[in-house]
Amino acid sequence: MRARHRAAQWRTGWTLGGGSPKFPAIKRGSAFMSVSHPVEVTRHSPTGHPPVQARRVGVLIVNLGTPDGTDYWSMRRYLKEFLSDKRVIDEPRWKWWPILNLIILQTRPQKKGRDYETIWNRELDESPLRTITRSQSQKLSGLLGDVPEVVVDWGMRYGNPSIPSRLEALQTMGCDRILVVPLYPQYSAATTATVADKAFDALKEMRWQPAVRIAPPWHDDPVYIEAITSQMTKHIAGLGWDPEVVLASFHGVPQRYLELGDPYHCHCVKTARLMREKLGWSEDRLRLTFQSLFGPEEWLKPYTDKTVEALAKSGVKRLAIVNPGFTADCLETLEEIAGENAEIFKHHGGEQFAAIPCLNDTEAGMRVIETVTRRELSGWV
Ligand SMILES: C=CC1=C(C)c2cc3[nH]c(cc4nc(cc5[nH]c(cc1n2)c(C)c5CCC(=O)O)C(CCC(=O)O)=C4C)c(C)c3C=C
Ligand SMILES: [Fe+2]
Ligand SMILES: [Fe+2]
Repeated sequence: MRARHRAAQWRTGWTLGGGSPKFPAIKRGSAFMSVSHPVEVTRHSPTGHPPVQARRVGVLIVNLGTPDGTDYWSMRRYLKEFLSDKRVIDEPRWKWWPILNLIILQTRPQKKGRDYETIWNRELDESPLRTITRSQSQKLSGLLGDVPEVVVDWGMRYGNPSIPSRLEALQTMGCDRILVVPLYPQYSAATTATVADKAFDALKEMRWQPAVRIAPPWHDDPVYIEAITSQMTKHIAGLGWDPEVVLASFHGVPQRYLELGDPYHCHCVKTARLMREKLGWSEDRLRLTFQSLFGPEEWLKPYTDKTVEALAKSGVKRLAIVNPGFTADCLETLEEIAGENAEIFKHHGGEQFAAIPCLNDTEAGMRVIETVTRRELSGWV
């Protein structure tokens, strides 16, 4: 019995779930990593062969990013990384560098730090986007419990936990295949493509690269359309009043990006159309708008804030806004929509305003992420 046990230990290196200084046992639901079953690793052979782990499959869900704190330096670090990304701001460096460093980073960190303060998760001392993304990762791990070789983790494109650090962690756990899921239902070079860029930059540094897949957008997936419309109707049913108009407000991008071939606009238009069809609503009742303008350039129209103002001025008294492009509530939904736009509406004569929560880690929201993940894992598990 003891001999058999020793033989098993020799083959696997460590007893299941035991851990070691180099390969610690990672607990299910831990802050960074959600593991479907205990880790099995093979100890190096007596000849000094490097360690070779059991083959596993990683799933890395990635959202946009978020500052580590609301203080000036945390905000500045985050904004600098974000706004230095050529996928986000495609101006030539010589032109953009002085604007970013000498103008924007002088005042925006303080101003946006104050905005983040209003939505900060004080219990965990982090932004809601980080709290929700972690929870989505933990829940996805639970939902994929029937696929024991899968390890689920989460990361951020800007800030922490970074994509390179999580890819490395997955690889250390024996993942030789990794599915990266950018948490954006609609594709844009400014969001989806930059996640892929960052992942492939990290792969450049690896001798033994895992095989990597990037999940495609799901803007027209029936599971997503069902989830977002049922989230809307459920929330509206609980309001006690019926909105005359609902805005489907998506994050904007410069109009020029559309002209350069970014399909983001078309994806948003299609999502909104499918939502209308599912609800049986007219174009007047569910209107497509774009929010979060940045800089002097023209962005996709109609703008959310201008539409809210115009609707209030035209006599609309009851308005709701849904954010189908955001997988998790964040600054742009909690502060800009639920805060600023509610104020704009009431200031111009509106009476009832509702910001419909994002899908977040709700059952319906997790069904969407699980569906996309399972589909894209096909052939690997
Ligand atoms: C400056 C250009 C920007 C483009 C283009 C852009 C596209 C884009 N962004 C999201 C999702 C989010 N953006 C968030 C915050 C945010 N966005 C920009 C700028 C651009 N976004 C900035 C500078 C910021 C930071 C806040 C600010 O200074 O205004 C967030 C929230 C993050 C959080 O922690 O809460 C999300 C999410 C999408 C989907 C998108 C294009 C499709
Ligand atoms: Fe943004
Ligand atoms: Fe379009």
